[in-house]
Amino acid sequence: MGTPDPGLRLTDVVVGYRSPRRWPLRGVDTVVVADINARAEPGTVTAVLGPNGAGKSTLLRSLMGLQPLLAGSVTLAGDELDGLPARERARRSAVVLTDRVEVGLLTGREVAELGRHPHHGFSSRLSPAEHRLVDDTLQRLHAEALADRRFSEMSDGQRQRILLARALVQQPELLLLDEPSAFLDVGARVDLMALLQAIAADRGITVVLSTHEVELALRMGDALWLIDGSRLSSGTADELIANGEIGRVFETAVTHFDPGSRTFQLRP
Ligand SMILES: Nc1ncnc2c1ncn2[C@@H]1O[C@H](COP(=O)(O)OP(=O)(O)OP(=O)(O)O)[C@@H](O)[C@H]1O
Repeated sequence: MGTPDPGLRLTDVVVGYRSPRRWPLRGVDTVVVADINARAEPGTVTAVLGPNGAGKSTLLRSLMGLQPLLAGSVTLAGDELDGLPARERARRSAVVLTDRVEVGLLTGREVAELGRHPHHGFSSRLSPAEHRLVDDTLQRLHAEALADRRFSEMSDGQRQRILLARALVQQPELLLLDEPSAFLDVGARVDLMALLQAIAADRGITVVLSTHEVELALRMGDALWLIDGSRLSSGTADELIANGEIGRVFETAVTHFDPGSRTFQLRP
């Protein structure tokens, strides 16, 4: 029997930026996305889509605990994320950000091994089983060749792969990725999405990622969260295409969305 409320559930969530509250000023919070009611299921990949400035990163950062929710509740397998002790939250959810990560002279394998630290602190040594997990994960991500190379000497795309390995080595229930394909070439973007789907399904992980790759997300995402005009609508690709939302949000004066081929094309 599974948990009563598996996966990630957002109820009446508002995300944005708190204004400084310094007497005598009473600032007004900046709401970026309001009234979010959505869920992401274990074993699936949910892609967060929206035009520039819609609020994808703001939402992801709020789910990561890097900034407070302005309102509402987010639960993971029924447990309020904000109520979890920091250590438990760090163990159960992993994040992959595009920001630069400074890890000194560590090798790819050593960076991946950092994923075990939320489980037993920085001082302990990894068990043989954990070493095997690190090796298996690097292999699964086709990153064995990067294992002994210095992280600081890798390309952006190679670092991204190692940071994903670190997140998976953590064996999280929830994996949050902000634009994971930002540094990847077109083939690697498709590979990454397929790999994330396979790993999510194998391990029952709830994966939520933000992306500008609308066509790829429509083809491969299990579910979509579409942000526009401070509202979030969720559904499958079929649903959001059929109700016209994809075209409404992303069409421009020169491009239109063709529902048949699920691609954006130049207007005649
Ligand atoms: N620190 C901040 N304080 C106030 N507003 C902010 C702050 N950071 C971002 N914003 C605003 O929040 C809104 C959403 O930004 P966000 O970066 O979440 O969008 P995004 O969908 O990730 O955009 P992009 O696709 O361009 O990366 C924007 O209007 C942005 O100007």
